Amino acid sequence: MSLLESISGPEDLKRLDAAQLPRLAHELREFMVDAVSKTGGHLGPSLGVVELTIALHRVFASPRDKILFDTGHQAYVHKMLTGRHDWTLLRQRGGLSGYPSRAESEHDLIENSHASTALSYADGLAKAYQLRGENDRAVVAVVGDGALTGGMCWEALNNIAAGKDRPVIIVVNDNGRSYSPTIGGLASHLANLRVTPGYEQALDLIKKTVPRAPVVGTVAYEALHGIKKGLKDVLQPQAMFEDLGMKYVGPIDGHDEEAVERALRKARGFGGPVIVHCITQKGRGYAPAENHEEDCFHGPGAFDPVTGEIKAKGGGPSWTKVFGEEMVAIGGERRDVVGITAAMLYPVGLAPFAHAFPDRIYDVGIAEQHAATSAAGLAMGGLHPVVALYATFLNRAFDQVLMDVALHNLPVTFALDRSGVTGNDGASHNGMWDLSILQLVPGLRLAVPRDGARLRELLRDCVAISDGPSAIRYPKGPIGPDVEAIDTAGGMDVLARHDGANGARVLIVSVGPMAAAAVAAADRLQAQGIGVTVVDPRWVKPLDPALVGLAAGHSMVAVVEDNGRTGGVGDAVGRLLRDAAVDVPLRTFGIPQEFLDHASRGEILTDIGLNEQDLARDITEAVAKVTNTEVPQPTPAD
Ligand SMILES: Cc1ncc(C[n+]2csc(CCOP(=O)(O)OP(=O)(O)O)c2C)c(N)n1
Ligand SMILES: CC(=O)[C@@H](O)[C@H](O)COP(=O)(O)O
Ligand SMILES: [Mg+2]
Repeated sequence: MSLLESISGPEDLKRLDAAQLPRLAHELREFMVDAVSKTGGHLGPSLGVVELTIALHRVFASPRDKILFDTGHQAYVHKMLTGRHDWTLLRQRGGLSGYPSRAESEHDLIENSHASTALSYADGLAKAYQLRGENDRAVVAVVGDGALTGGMCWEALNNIAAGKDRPVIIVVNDNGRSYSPTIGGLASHLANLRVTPGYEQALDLIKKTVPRAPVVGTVAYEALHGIKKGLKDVLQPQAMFEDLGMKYVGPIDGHDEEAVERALRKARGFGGPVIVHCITQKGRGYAPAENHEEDCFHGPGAFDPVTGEIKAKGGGPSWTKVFGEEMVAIGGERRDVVGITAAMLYPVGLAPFAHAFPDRIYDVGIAEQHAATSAAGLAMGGLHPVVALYATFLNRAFDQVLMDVALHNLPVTFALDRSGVTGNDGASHNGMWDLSILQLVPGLRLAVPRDGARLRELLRDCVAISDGPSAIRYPKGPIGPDVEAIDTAGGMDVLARHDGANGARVLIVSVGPMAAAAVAAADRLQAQGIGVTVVDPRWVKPLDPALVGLAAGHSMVAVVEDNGRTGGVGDAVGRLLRDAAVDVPLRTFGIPQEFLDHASRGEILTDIGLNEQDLARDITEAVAKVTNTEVPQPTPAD
């Protein structure tokens, strides 16, 4: 039996001799590479915290002590050391979540994979234990250098530092990167100096000698790693933390398990707030990850474990790729267009733009709120920023979109990737709220392209808007074939029109990429003798007034959207028709307003009835109900 197989929880780990730990670390890495090579997942981040996580579970007594992981993508080792051994269905239906999961283990707490939250949880937990008189319980938060660029971390630090007698141990997992490679003079000097003794002197060296790097994102990398530099500046014992009553231990070699254990025991002994600064390497111990320039195997799909070759995802160009291409084209025509990313230059597709226009790209770190309001500043300065985010991360910048951008009618475009059901990344990664929250923003125009051609067209329309904000949203993964219109209605595209044998006629308002399923459902409805028109509004805010007349000519309206049903396009269409006193029954086919368990996008769309067969069946039932007519149900073969 391997050491790893002998560990069903932290108590087993504590019984191992220190001499056995290097072997355990090797087994953990071997297991992860093998397992993740089959399923894909966050291999790089987890390889970087093997020794750190072993030390954590040997020093602290989880679950009585709480060990929190910021973002949670680096928690695979934690999961393996707390009894989870079946990784065959990682991030898939019925398998382990890719993040901590309270349903899986009493050792897991934070399920939200949005970064920069762990320190706030830690502050709250520590206050709770203090109030309950449970002062023997330690609260440990593992936070990455990238997550530390998020504003919430500094709000939390301000509060944690005030709790001089609350044992909050902040373990900074500093591997010098988010996704993006740390290029530029400052970053490369930091990378070299991190492992050089005489850290303080080294830091002085940085301040005096590091030239400003003339490469992409100089300001970006200072911003991206300004917190790290700031962290290093203030982490000197005599600096801010000491004055605030916080201790600082480090920098520690995060791959020297014994050194990390010693530092953690020392930190625990302080009995108050303390930072343990660990220097680690993302992808450590697996050469293809260590040497992967773009992101050190941050979250690869399946790959060949021997060669590290990542298996190509089939299905043609992704939405992200088409967005990136069009941004380069637009950038060549419009010098006022600039790009903003929140530490996700490659994942959001702005890398080609950055390489084509290195002085017009800003990487602000994991700081979506700052990204939105900085964009407002850029727009006030005469530019047209395109802020590229994952749709789910826009949630935390809602006030900035509303009060810093829209209130001032500023020409900022938000490009929201991974919108709708993303699936395998679990509940907090589905982009299912943006169409609802953006409905609330006065003056913001909201476009939802159905295919690549419309993505290009509507992105251009967005950056052409100069008197207010715009947003465009599209899903994860490959783009299907273009869905051409057969007619127009006002500014909307008519995608299908079938007369029916009986009087009932359904208007399907198909939002964005739901077009293919909507058109296929219409064909099924036609086969049952139900008249149907499919229309793609292209802009879901403001809606085209022509929709009123179109709806008035139908027995029922079905809105199909890859967004939560509450407050989305369906509700907006209903409001439009009510305001026009058009009394046509309306049904919204969308995502239930729930947190969805991890599974593939296809599985979830089927679960929630957004595939063509279920849409046809459910629309048929709705038509029968509203028209009191017998309508034959589609046979399963249909
Ligand atoms: C609010 C938010 N924005 C963006 C992301 C996407 N994201 C996931 S991990 C990551 C990088 C995290 O870097 P770091 O905290 O240093 O952890 P590491 O991956 O280096 O271990 C990013 C940007 C996120 N999860 N949450
Ligand atoms: C943890 C995190 O937020 C990201 O790494 C996310 O898992 C990336 O998702 P994609 O694979 O869709 O880029
Ligand atoms: Mg990092």
